[in-house]
Amino acid sequence: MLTVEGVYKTYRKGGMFSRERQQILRDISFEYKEGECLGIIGESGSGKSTLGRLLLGIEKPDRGTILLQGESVEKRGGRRGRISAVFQDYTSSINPYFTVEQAILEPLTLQPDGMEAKRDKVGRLLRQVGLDSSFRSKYPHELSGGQIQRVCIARAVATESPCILLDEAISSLDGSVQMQVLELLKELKDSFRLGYLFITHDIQSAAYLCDRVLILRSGQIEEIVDIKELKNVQSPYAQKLLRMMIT
Ligand SMILES: Nc1ncnc2c1ncn2[C@@H]1O[C@H](COP(=O)(O)OP(=O)(O)OP(=O)(O)O)[C@@H](O)[C@H]1O
Repeated sequence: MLTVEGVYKTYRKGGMFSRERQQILRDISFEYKEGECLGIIGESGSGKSTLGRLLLGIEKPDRGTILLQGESVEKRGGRRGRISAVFQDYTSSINPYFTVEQAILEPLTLQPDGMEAKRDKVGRLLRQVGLDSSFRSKYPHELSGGQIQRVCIARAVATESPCILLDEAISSLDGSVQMQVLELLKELKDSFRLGYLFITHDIQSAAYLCDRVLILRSGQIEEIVDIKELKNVQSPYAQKLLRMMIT
């Protein structure tokens, strides 16, 4: 479904007028299959979020290609069929002046269904993320972090994208709420046959949700490993990183 080939990315170092560039990603190539959950892990600054933005088509690589169902991620028009996303900073992810219903309706604007069908869909999505219909008219400031993140997940599911990119999407939540949202993601994955690109610092949640993990080291792929083989990672760096993440 997603083919990443020879991707490089640099950023300007030290402000807009500087000529010096910092290499962030180097020669990134991997395949992502529909319905799969691929974890992207690595130390802080290893380039996980940068890779995420490139996969979403928000930014362009300097070199290399990223194809989603055979088409460049940058070219795909409209929201349908694209990778949708849930980010860590849920407080700025939804418009504070929108009710929960308006927030979930927003990505449905381009869909041809009538308003009644769309409102029914909002009701179904809310139930699926564990929120009852009383939440429809609430504003973000009336919700807890876990509830806002559920609304963000409902929005991402609403687009009917086959894949959702989650960039540290549960990291800001408290321990027990993290677990509830992880369980929700697992349920949605099964009922909608969704795939996830799951960017995280937390190896335990990656192990819970993912089929494979891609380990980034200073902008390069160190190893891609099946979750069942996680204990048998080959490179000394990956072994050390996993030990660090577990303790
Ligand atoms: N827009 C930008 N302009 C310049 N440098 C950037 C930009 N975005 C990220 N960087 C740099 O790219 C490197 C990788 O950042 P990135 O956020 O992708 O890493 P990460 O692995 O997601 O880190 P973390 O886990 O801390 O979020 C960092 O050195 C960062 O300072």
